[in-house]
Amino acid sequence: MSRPIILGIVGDSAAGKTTLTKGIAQVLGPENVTVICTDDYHKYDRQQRAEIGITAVHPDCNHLDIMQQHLSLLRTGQPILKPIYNHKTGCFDPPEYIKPSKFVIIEGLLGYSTRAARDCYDVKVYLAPPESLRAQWKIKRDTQKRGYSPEEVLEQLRKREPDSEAYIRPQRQWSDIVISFYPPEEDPVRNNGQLNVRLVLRPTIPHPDFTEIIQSTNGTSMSSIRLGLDRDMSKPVDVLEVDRHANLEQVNKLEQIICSDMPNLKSVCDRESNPELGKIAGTTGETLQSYPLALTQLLITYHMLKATHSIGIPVSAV
Ligand SMILES: Nc1ncnc2c1ncn2[C@@H]1O[C@H](COP(=O)(O)OP(=O)(O)OP(=O)(O)O)[C@@H](O)[C@H]1O
Ligand SMILES: O=C(CO)[C@H](O)[C@H](O)COP(=O)(O)O
Repeated sequence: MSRPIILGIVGDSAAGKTTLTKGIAQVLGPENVTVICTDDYHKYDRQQRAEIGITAVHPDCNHLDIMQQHLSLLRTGQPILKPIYNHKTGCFDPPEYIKPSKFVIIEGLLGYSTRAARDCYDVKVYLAPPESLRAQWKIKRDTQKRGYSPEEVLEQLRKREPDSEAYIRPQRQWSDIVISFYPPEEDPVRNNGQLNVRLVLRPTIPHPDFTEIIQSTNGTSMSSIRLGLDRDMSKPVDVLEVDRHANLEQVNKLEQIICSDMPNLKSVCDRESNPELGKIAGTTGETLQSYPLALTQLLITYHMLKATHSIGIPVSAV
């Protein structure tokens, strides 16, 4: 029996996990993708957390043992009965029966916190926007969608900080790709959602060969797309940066590099035929298009499709 390919997307609250997931799921085809948010494994509802004085990002506030069991079942293609945490009510809904599709995306706060859980993923991504940007995103999202006031969100961020530092951020070390969207230096506030991206590429999975970028830009630091070597948590890594101003020609070049490895998958792995790639909801509800986000989603999709090869799923079945 073939098993699903499992992508992990871990990061703190409002780090951009759902936004990243949407474009990837659209490229792979919603019918081929099961998306699971690990907020559903919270142990306590909103009121209980307030009474106990525990934050949602603390491991003791989550059924990590059950999350891990479910991950192992999904990895072998088996169904689970998953709890549901409802962010509108702050309570739990009745559980749902989930049978994994060809691809499973697990997004949430503590997905890499145990060795057994980490072993279940084919591709592991960690989202690390600057904390000031994450705070902006969380205030906007929690006031618009979760019924909080800005003051309540700021207070939550303050209370959670020690747990974020102790339990969320260390998970960065386990990821294959660290993604940081960041505002341009010249206009850190009024960037209208248009951000640059810095991708830390660890040698834990084989990335497309981006060295062509160095040749085509002569390695200049002024180019809108840059590749370099660095260290992340003291380990050597490649770093690929894409500025929000990258033009279509440069973006197409990068897309070609990502897709050329798998010519028969070109139609799947293609930005133009996947309009959801790079879509972001702007501050007034308008839709913005971001090339840095689109290319990031494309690179992750590439890795998921590549993983199907390594477990021997025929290309035609994807
Ligand atoms: N790449 C991006 N560019 C611009 N804005 C973004 C980006 N990613 C996320 N955002 C903004 O941040 C908000 C929060 O993002 P999102 O809902 O994806 O976070 P999350 O990590 O899934 O949150 P949670 O785990 O708390 O549910 C979004 O509503 C969006 O406005
Ligand atoms: O960190 C979070 C991830 O989404 C949430 O704040 C956590 O899941 C609790 O949700 P809520 O604030 O809606 O009770």
